[in-house]
Amino acid sequence: MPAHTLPTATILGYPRIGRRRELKRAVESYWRGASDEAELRATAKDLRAATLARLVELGLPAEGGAIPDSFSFYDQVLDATLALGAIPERFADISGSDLVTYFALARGDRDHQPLEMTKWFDTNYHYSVPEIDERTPFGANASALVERLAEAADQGIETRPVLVGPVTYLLLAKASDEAGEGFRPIDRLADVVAVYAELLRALAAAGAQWVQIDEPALVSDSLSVSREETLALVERVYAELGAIPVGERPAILLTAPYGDSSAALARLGALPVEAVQADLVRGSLPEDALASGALAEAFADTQLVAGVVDGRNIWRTDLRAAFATAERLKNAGIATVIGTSNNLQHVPHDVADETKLDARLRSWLAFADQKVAQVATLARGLSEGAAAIEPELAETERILADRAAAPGVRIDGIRSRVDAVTAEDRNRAAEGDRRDAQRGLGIPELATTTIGSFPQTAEIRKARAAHGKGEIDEETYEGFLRAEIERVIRLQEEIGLDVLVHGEAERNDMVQYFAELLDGFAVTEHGWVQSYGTRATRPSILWGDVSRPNPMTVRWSSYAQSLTERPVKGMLTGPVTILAWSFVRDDQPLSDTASQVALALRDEIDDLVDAGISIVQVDEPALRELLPLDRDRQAAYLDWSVGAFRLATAGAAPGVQIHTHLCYSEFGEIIDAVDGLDADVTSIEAARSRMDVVEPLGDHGYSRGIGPGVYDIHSPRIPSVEEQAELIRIAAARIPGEQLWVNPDCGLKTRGYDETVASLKNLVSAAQTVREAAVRA
Ligand code: MET
Ligand SMILES: [Zn+2]
Repeated sequence: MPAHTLPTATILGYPRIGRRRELKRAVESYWRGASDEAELRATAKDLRAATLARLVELGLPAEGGAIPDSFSFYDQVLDATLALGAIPERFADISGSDLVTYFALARGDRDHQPLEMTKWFDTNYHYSVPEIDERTPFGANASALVERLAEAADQGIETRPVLVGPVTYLLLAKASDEAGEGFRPIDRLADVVAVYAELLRALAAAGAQWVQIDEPALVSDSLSVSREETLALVERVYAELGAIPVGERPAILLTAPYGDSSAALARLGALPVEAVQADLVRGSLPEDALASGALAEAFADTQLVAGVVDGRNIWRTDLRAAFATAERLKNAGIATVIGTSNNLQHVPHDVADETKLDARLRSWLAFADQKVAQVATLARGLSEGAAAIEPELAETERILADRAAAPGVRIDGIRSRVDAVTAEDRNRAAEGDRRDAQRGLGIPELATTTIGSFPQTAEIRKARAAHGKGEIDEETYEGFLRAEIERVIRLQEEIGLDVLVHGEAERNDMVQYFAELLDGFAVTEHGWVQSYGTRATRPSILWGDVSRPNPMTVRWSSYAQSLTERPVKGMLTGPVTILAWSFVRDDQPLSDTASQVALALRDEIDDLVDAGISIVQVDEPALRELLPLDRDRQAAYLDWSVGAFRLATAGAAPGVQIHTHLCYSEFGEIIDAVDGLDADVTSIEAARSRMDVVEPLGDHGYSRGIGPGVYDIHSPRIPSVEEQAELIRIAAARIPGEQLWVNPDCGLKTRGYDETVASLKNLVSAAQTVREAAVRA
């Protein structure tokens, strides 16, 4: 039995934004200057106290480090940057409290661009990317962690501070602009590990018994070093940190969430740390090492936190299956702790808040609070024996059976339609034939267009909210939207764009809009999940077989088309993105669910075309995001995701031009998949990277239409004609003019009208300038 033992129930982290997004409101009020730092800190403190009390109430032991302190004002990677003192030199002139520096890094200010943000592993959460170079200063700053430890102790709770681990931290960092040629942040590992050692000593001195260090880099094949190298780095680092005697440092729980660590697990268990967590939802048990006894040997002095409760979805855990996994470990002689697969920051707070949800559906769900209770139940079973929790196991079984048999979960007609899908259904006519058939659209070289949404003004939001609450009737709302569409169409004509859009004023969100109109989805009231900083989204729940009772967008698109001679694009969100930004049923492969969504969209395209629309854009910004971290699973993913997009779009006749739009990530590494979508035109985010994507596309010999964004819509800045023309020229150097489209990076919904109109006018002039130069040449 290990000398330092974690209680048998734990979680890796808990949502920190507050049940009613209290932290968001407090932080934003501080940013506005409506409250001061002391007020913000007081609100945050109350929120933490309520969270800790709640976790104890839900069954986590108050003593022994079972409860993680996963609080963050903004982002856990940014917290690590502060704890390591790794403030980039370009922020060195900022004065004020730690919190002033912290938010300056997060959001920038008048004189500083913020740290870049990017997606955290394969989640929809964004972290602030550390900027490291040869001269980045490092020095331990444990004050925030120590303060919270003491605060919890006052409440009678022994918390476990949580840190992003050194290997993951550096592998997720980028080299700063000042870094020398060939410098890699991971080159600074030795310096950083020395600071972690100091942090650990400070935490022990402050009374921390346990610390949690997260190393999700262990499960990813998408980093700059191979997984084997990551493991070797982790071994080196934890040999060093582990060599500090416990007492001078807290006992260490090393975690590997978000994926499969089974191949590395025995080696992790052999490290001189006191506990290791494995994600047993995304990952699996190392069967061979378990059978041979090698796993038990590696874990002889180490506890294994079995991440059997899913921290990524909102479904009630199959307790019997989870318990069986944990029991196998225990029966193999391994000191087993029940845990979650990852930090619960990716799920909403509490199902009990969803009073408007159908009661039967609600009984199938588990948000963070329910998951914590499940962990506690399983842990009780582990210590007292299965019989002690048999009532809970039996109840779960009954509820899962109810879910499986409930109306709407499996609908024969939908299933037989999916079963009948053939390879043919995913193929459009040959490219050349499509090109010929689309000539009638009259699209010029370097055609100009936008990505779909126009600014969502306060007026639009107000009308939508009033309509939602029933304060204005259907007819009034419809009239409002029609007026808005007409305004946007006239504006685009005046600006001189070639292919128009209706502006998406009717959409609250590009996924939720469709979720509300499709059968098989439910929408929550308080199911907020942090997306980054103070931003949260409310993913819909895809619980049943998906079908489309009525057309979803035809009314708006056909009205827009009726107003103009120029082509108007129909606008749909693609099947992969709909799945990526929802909580999706876990009782069948994603590929099956994707086919159902794809067929619903296919019918929508049919209806759009019947109503006179000849260009349809199907957005897939999340295509890259769902790419599995595990290389072995990537091909299968790309196969079904590309297949779903093709199923959605391939019903269109050759004369219908299909567009898609990709943004938010680097698509260079999945260029074959982008090609595989077989869209006639693909718009892609590119302005900020100065057209980086053009090179892989050029090398690939991409033959269809492509619109690398020339206007960065992430800031209110108005890009000049010359600036946009220059980006068009960069693209034109690699891609023939007849393939090239000119468009912004993404939708304009977050922008204001003044800057949008000015920027789009410049965009049209830029395209014109480059066209004229080509004619003269
Ligand atoms: C995140 S991609 C957004 C695409 C959508 N059509 C829009 O313009 O807003
Ligand atoms: Zn976009």
